[in-house]
Amino acid sequence: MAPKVLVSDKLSETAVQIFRDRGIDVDFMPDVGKDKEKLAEIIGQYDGLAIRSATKVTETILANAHKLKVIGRAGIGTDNIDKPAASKKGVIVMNTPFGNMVTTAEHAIAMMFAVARQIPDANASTHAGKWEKSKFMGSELTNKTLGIIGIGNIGSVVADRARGLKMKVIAYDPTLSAEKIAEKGAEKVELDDLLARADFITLHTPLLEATRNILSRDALARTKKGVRIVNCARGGLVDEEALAELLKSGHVAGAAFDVFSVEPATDNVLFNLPNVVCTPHLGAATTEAQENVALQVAEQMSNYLLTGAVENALNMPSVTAEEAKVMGPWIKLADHLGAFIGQLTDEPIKAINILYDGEASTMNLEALNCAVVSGIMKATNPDVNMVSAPVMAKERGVQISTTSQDQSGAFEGYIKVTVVTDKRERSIAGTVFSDDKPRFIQIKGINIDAEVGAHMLYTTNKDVPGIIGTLGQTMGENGVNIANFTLGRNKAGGDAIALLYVDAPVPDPVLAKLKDTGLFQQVQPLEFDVA
Ligand SMILES: NC(=O)C1=CN([C@@H]2O[C@H](COP(=O)(O)OP(=O)(O)OC[C@H]3O[C@@H](n4cnc5c(N)ncnc54)[C@H](O)[C@@H]3O)[C@@H](O)[C@H]2O)C=CC1
Ligand SMILES: O=C(O)C(=O)COP(=O)(O)O
Repeated sequence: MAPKVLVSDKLSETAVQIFRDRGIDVDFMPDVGKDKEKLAEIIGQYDGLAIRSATKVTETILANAHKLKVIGRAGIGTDNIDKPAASKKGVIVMNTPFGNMVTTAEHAIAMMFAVARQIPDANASTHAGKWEKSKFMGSELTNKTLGIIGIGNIGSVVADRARGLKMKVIAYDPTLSAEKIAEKGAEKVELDDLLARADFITLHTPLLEATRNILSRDALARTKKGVRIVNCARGGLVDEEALAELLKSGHVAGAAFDVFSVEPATDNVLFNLPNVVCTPHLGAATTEAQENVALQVAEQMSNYLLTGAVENALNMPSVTAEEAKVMGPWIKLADHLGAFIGQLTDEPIKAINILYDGEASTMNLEALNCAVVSGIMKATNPDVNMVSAPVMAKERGVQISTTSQDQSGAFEGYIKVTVVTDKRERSIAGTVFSDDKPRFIQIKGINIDAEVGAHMLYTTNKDVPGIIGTLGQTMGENGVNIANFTLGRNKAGGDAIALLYVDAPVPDPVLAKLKDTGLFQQVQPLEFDVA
């Protein structure tokens, strides 16, 4: 059945067309995002949800999103999505990090001009027939210092344009080195320095715990007298009350805000103050940007739903379409290795160590890691997937480590997973043959060659005569058909294992019979998702 996507915000219809062209069923309901009851009622039908900023993807919406696999944000900021809840539920969250970057930077520059020259007020006054030529004295931008808070994608474009305007650009961004910031044509400064030196301040950080209220009352008080402040990033970055007071006192000469602490902003403390320019979250609102983000989000979501390729996801490593094709069998293998150990382990896991050998080490290891961890976690939570498993492992304090090495043996490459608990270490290795079928090649250090089946039985025993007969006879007598039988031992008379690939789950009474023979240390039925 074709995947089904809901577009719940005002995206360009280009997105709808792309979904249709890719064979995806799409419902275009551009106002439903604002109606949280309706959205909660219908979201259960969809595999994908394409949004802008009006749709709030809360925990409640996610609780009703029974089939949802991907949320695509046609834009940059994802603060309207409860990402931890989405990850926990295994839903990928992706955005389009570059599609509206230039447009938003241009809006910030436009807002800076608007506030420097009081264009909106002068416009209104002129339309009113007042011709107040002496009232609207402005400030030149040339040679002024622009302080950028957050010089990522948008901040960098702003810096570039500002340099073209002959401004001196300084930037506060703790995650970037002075060299990186210099490459963007700006001088790296601390926040206090920026506050003290900037004639214009523009914000370009996401809304995070660390950036919320970054221009607090205290920070605003430390700005240069006559500063003008532009916010085209997110409401909540600036203390609006404190800013309003400083505008009234004349310490701040002007402010240009596109975003507000509460949106839609129908009432705000900044409204109607002198020299405050406001726009209704128009940063990304150009035809070009909306085409870009709609196209990108629809392509990314379609690729994921149809091929498993992951691009621009915020809660899962990227997997290109090409990687998805080549890595498909290896991702399956990683999942099976994890599932094997997960089903055998009933005590808390402390650490998961993953070794990638040869060909496997050249692949996208972050994605393979997610598949291993997901395989392990599935034993205790069948709904877990590659997105939610790492979250679950982290919550449980499981340490994950990886090692890569060049080809070390007969196989072109393999993956070995070792799980450490308080009681023991357990390991399994596997490879993918040229038929693209995952195989288990080593369990407990014992070499084997076992195809992976949906239903399997794993036993461990001392290497004594009669084991094969007992297993075969017990299965046969109880109508369990064996498709494949693999044996291995570390030495004659030592530790031995058997892995049976059976046509149906081994019934409990049959497991009990095997245990009653006293021949086996372990009799463990296993299930694998081989679809
Ligand atoms: N008004 C609008 O319509 C639009 C607004 N936006 C907003 O702009 C924000 C920035 O977008 P991009 O530049 O694409 O993001 P980005 O991720 O490329 O850049 C953000 C920068 O902020 C920096 N940063 C993070 N924490 C910081 C802190 N505590 N102090 C200073 N800097 C910090 C990061 O290191 C990074 O360099 C988005 O998160 C979104 O909220 C984006 C598009 C349109
Ligand atoms: O991309 C972003 O982060 C934006 O804020 C743009 O929001 P919008 O899609 O115009 O509602």
